[in-house]
Amino acid sequence: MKLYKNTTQAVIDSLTQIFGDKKYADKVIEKILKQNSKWGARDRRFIAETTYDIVRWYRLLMEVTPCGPHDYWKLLGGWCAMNEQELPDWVEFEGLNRKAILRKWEEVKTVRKIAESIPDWMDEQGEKELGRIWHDELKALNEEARVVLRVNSLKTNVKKLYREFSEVEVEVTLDERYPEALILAQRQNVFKLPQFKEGLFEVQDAGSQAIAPFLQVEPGMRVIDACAGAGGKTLHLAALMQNKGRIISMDTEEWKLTELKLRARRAGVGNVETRVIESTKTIKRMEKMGDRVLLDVPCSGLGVLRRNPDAKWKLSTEFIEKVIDLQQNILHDYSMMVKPGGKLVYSTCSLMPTENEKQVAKFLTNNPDFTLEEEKHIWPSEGFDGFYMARVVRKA
Ligand SMILES: C[S@@+](CC[C@H](N)C(=O)[O-])C[C@H]1O[C@@H](n2cnc3c(N)ncnc32)[C@H](O)[C@@H]1O
Repeated sequence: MKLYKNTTQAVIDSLTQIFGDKKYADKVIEKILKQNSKWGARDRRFIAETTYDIVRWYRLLMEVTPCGPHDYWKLLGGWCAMNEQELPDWVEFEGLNRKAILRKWEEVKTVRKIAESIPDWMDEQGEKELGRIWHDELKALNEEARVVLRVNSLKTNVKKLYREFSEVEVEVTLDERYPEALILAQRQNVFKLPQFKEGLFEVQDAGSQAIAPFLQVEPGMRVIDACAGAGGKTLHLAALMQNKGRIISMDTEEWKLTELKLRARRAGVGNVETRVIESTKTIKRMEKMGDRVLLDVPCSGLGVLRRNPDAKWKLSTEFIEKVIDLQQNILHDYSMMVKPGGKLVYSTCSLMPTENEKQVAKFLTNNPDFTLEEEKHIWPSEGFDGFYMARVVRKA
């Protein structure tokens, strides 16, 4: 594929904002693509995919090119060399030598943290916590993320939406493990589709779609989604409950709940009430009120690096230690909202036992009125984002 100056410049501008200004990659790309409505689908794909790829392979590219952390043109040149992409005769690429880059790449292929392009500490932690399986999971985390939709069963069904998409040449595939998922064959801006505006689907990774069913909700129940954020799982729970019963969606961030309400309206969800958590009182008022409680807690996000590759360069061990404390506090304090005989699901998008099964084991030791019913991992090597979920039951 030929490089064009304007789209290449857009990649450079995106990298400058992601690494220079430390902005989130998804937000940066979304904004840059919005700024130029004349770009066609191919240009947009080039900008988004190239930027994500350079973010993903940042350490490796710096090593093989070689160049400094803010030498974005060189990073792009290195990326071209490694992807058999022709290098135009531009002054920005002067001094780059394809053969030398490929030679260096061969040299570093045996050093996993460089070849798989992750910080030293992350490789050490992955090895320590996951042992043998870390190698394959890490490789899977470096693949490109697919765009997955969850069909909104309150408004349509998989068959109908599949048929509608095929009529407008939106190619999607199915996966029998995830009955409500449609997987896009090619990345595209699905938010522009009329079917999105009508609330017929949400963008939600397939792994994430396993969590709401794991809570075993039924129509008519009172369900508390205590770390609801912008409501990805709340909307799924509402669909599973056929809009019957009540969902109380809580979060410490009011703006996320505002977004949740907008999404709920679009999705035709009518059984959700939001509550901002201002203090422990908000939780205490709900003591023993939930038939079901979902704790989709903040985490390192190590299971979703495929989707958020910039997190590799922003995460730190200090942050993870803090988040582990927060997870245990949430689990301990918020479990009081489960009524006797009710169930609670603790979930993360991390792969690490310290954030997952070890947290649940500690909780069970300190809270003997709960017992473990089921635990489940979704690994990135299975093809989608990585998740962990555990369901515990409160004694009746
Ligand atoms: C993994 S995200 C939730 C994603 C959401 N469930 C979804 O499906 O889209 C974790 C959420 O926990 C919230 N959070 C952070 N600290 C919290 C606390 N102490 N109590 C409740 N929620 C908290 C964050 O604001 C964030 O929205």
